[in-house]
Amino acid sequence: MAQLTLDNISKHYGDHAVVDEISLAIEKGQFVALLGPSGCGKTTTLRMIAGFEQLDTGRILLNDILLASPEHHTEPERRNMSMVFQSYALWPHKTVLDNAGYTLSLKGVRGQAYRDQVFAALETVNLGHLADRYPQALSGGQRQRAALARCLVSHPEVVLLDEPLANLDVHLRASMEATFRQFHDRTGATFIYVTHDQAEAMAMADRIAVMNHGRLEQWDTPENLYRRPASRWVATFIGKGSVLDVPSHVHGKHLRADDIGNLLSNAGAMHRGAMLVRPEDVTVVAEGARVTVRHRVYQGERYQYIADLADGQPLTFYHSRLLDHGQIVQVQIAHAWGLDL
Ligand SMILES: Nc1ncnc2c1ncn2[C@@H]1O[C@H](COP(=O)(O)OP(=O)(O)OP(=O)(O)O)[C@@H](O)[C@H]1O
Repeated sequence: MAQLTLDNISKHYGDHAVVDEISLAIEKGQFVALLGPSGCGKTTTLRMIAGFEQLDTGRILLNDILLASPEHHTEPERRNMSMVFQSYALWPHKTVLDNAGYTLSLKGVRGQAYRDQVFAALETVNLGHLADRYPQALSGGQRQRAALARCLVSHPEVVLLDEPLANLDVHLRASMEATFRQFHDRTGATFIYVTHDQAEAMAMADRIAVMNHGRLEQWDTPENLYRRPASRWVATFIGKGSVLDVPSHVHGKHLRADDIGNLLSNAGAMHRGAMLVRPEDVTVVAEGARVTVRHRVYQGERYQYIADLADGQPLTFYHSRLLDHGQIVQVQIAHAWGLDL
């Protein structure tokens, strides 16, 4: 049963729907990512869940209790949710301990009980040894962990995270992804994580809501988004892949390797459908469809190539050997996913 329900929620600024009839049923303890390009309405959706924005249509329910509708608005502090911001939002004049304990102190918790609860939260994010430091004397990752500890002390049912890793460098981001997962496992709270970084979403989330122009494109597992995208837009947004237009006589959801010679030579003749081909599903073979290498990127463990099919459509694939620009090779496709236009 859904713990958190977004039922047809919308938000308009002027005539523009920045969140357009989004519905999601989120289960207790799920790690959910809201993923999409800049400006697609992710943050606005999160802020509506948190209670910082009013709804124009729809309802938000937590455990079947109405939190928000156009006529009703439960205040953010009464929603049993906690938000972690990209900017950390730490008080510069308070120590790590008092930053993390801020919500407890507001509730009147003092003395040993205060220290015990805050230290428990700091230990969860491995920050107990830095309890007396001030935020200026912390690295970006440590600041983000302090912000997580502050979130943890209030034992929220739902943790809302708005691009929390956006200010960190690549290496730190990877280690913080692990921290978030551990933090999620330990708390058992429901996480809703806003990001425009699909690798981050894929690495952490159980389920991803892919948004585009305020609308929900697909609500699915990372694996399904990658292997079975619901639309051409999702197919091109998620991962690297080639969306090839296919002639009308070749349809069906699963196109097999045997079809590909025919498919490629006729591709583009009639644009009645399309198929997604992932680069790892393309192999260079002795006999297959002829393609012309156009672009090469060295990736260390392999090369990534873009080659032109007979009809000029680009096909991305990986190969361990060096191929030259303009070289003709033959390829086979092991798997492709049919897309409805
Ligand atoms: N207060 C506001 N008034 C008018 N337009 C707004 C307001 N807040 C957000 N918008 C617009 O709503 C759209 C969605 O914004 P939102 O911040 O939700 O997107 P996002 O997907 O989180 O983007 P980003 O990844 O860049 O943060 C944007 O076009 C933005 O300019």
